[in-house]
Amino acid sequence: MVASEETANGPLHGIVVLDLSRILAGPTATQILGDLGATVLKIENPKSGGDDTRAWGPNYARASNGDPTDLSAYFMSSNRNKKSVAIDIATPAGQDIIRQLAARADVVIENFKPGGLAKYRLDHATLCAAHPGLVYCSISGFGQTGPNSHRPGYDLMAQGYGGIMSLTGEPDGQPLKVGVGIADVMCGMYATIGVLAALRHRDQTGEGQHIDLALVDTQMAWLVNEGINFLTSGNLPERRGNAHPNIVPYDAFQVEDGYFLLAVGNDAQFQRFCDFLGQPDLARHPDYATNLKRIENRVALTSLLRDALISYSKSEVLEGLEQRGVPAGPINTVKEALETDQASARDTVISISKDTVQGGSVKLLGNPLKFSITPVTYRHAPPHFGEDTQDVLEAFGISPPIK
Ligand SMILES: CC(C)(COP(=O)(O)OP(=O)(O)OC[C@H]1O[C@@H](n2cnc3c(N)ncnc32)[C@H](O)[C@@H]1OP(=O)(O)O)[C@@H](O)C(=O)NCCC(=O)NCCSC(=O)C(=O)O
Repeated sequence: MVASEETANGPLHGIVVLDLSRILAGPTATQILGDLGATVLKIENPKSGGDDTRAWGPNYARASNGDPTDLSAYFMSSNRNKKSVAIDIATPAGQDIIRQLAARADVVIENFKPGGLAKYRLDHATLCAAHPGLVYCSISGFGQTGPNSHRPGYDLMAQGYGGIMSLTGEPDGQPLKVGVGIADVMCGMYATIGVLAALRHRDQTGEGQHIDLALVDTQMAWLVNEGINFLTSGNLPERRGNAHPNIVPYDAFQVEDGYFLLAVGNDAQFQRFCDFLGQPDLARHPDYATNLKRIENRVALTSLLRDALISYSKSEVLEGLEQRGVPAGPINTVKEALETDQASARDTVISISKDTVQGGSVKLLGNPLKFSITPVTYRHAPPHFGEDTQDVLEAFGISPPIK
C-alpha cells in the first residue's frame, strides 16, 4: 500500500509531538504516535549528523547512483511519519527554537541521560512551568531517580540488568539476549501508553505531567510469569531453551526435516495431540494426564515425545496437528515470515514513496493496529537528516537558527 498526504488523519490528528529522542526506545514511541496521526518533529543534532542509528549499517537505502544514503535500515525501522529538524540545542539560538516549538507542542519525548537537558533549560521542570498542559515523557536507562539514574543505558544492558537474559538460552549455554532490542521496543510501547493516558488526563483537566520511564523498569515489568514464579516460590527461574516453566509439552521438537513448535496449553489439547501420535492412552497415563503431572514428569515425557516425533516430516506434524486443533507451528526465518500469505493478507510489509532513493520507495514493517474507523496512515517515509528543517520552522513561524 502506498499512502499519501491526503490520507493524513487518524485518532491523533492535530497532536504535535516534539521528539528529542534518538536510537530506538523513544523513536518507537514517536513512530507509533505518528502512525496514529500525530505530527512528529524529530530534532536532530547537526554536530553529529543526527540520530546515532543513521550510522548503524551495514544496510542502507541507496541513492539512484548506488551510494548509501543516511537512511540505514535501523533508522528506518522507527522513524517514518516524522519530520527531521536539525537544531543544535547546545546553542542559545537552538534552545530558543526548541522552546518555541514546545510552546506549540502537546507532547515532548526525550531520552537524554537524566539531567542532560537541564543544562539547556529544556528539562521537564522548565518547559512544563512555562506550559502546564505539556505532556513530557523522559526515557532513560534506569529512571530519573535511584542510585543508578546517572548511568547511560542501552538495550543489551537493560536485558542483562533486568533479568531476562538469565532466562534466555539453553540450560547449559550462555545467557542470551532476545534477537532484537526488545527492552527498547517495550519501553517505547509503555511510553506510548503513558503519553496517551496523559493526553486523556490533560483533555479532561488541562493539566500536563511528567512521565519517567526506564528501560530497566519496563524490562523487569515484563518478566511476567517468571518474575512472579520467583516471588511466589523463592526459586530462581532457570534457562530452559524453548521449554515453558509452567506448561508441558510446550517446546521445539525435531522432526526428520527440521524443527517445529508444539504448544499444548491444556489437557484436552494433550489428548488430541496423543491421538495424533496414535498413542491415545498416553493422555490418560497417571504421570501425564494433567499439566501439573506433566510438569513433574517433564524430562521423561519430553524424551518420549522426542523419540515419537523424530520420524515425522514437518508438513505431516503441522497439517495433522492443525486438523486436530492442537496449537503447533513452524519456526520461520525472517524471509519466510514476511513472505507468508498471512503477512500479505495483513499488510505486514508496507511501501512508502521516497523519491530520493533507488526504486522511489522504501519497504517497512506496517503498524499492527487495525482500526475499524481511524486507520493508521503512512504519510511520510523516514526523513533524511534535517530534510524538513526549513519547512517546519516556516510552518511554525520561527526564524531559522543563527549560523
Ligand atoms: C543512548 C545514550 C546511552 C547515549 O549516550 P550519550 O550519547 O553519552 O548521551 P546523551 O544522550 O547525553 O547525548 C550526548 C551528547 O549529545 C548532545 N546532543 C544530543 N542532541 C543534540 C542536539 N540536537 N544538539 C546538540 N547537542 C545534542 C547531548 O547534549 C550530549 O552532550 P554532552 O552532554 O555535552 O555530552 C543515553 O542517551 C541514554 O542512556 N539514554 C536513555 C536510554 C536510551 O534511550 N537508550 C537507548 C535505547 S536504544 C538501544 O539501546 C538500542 O537500539 O539498542
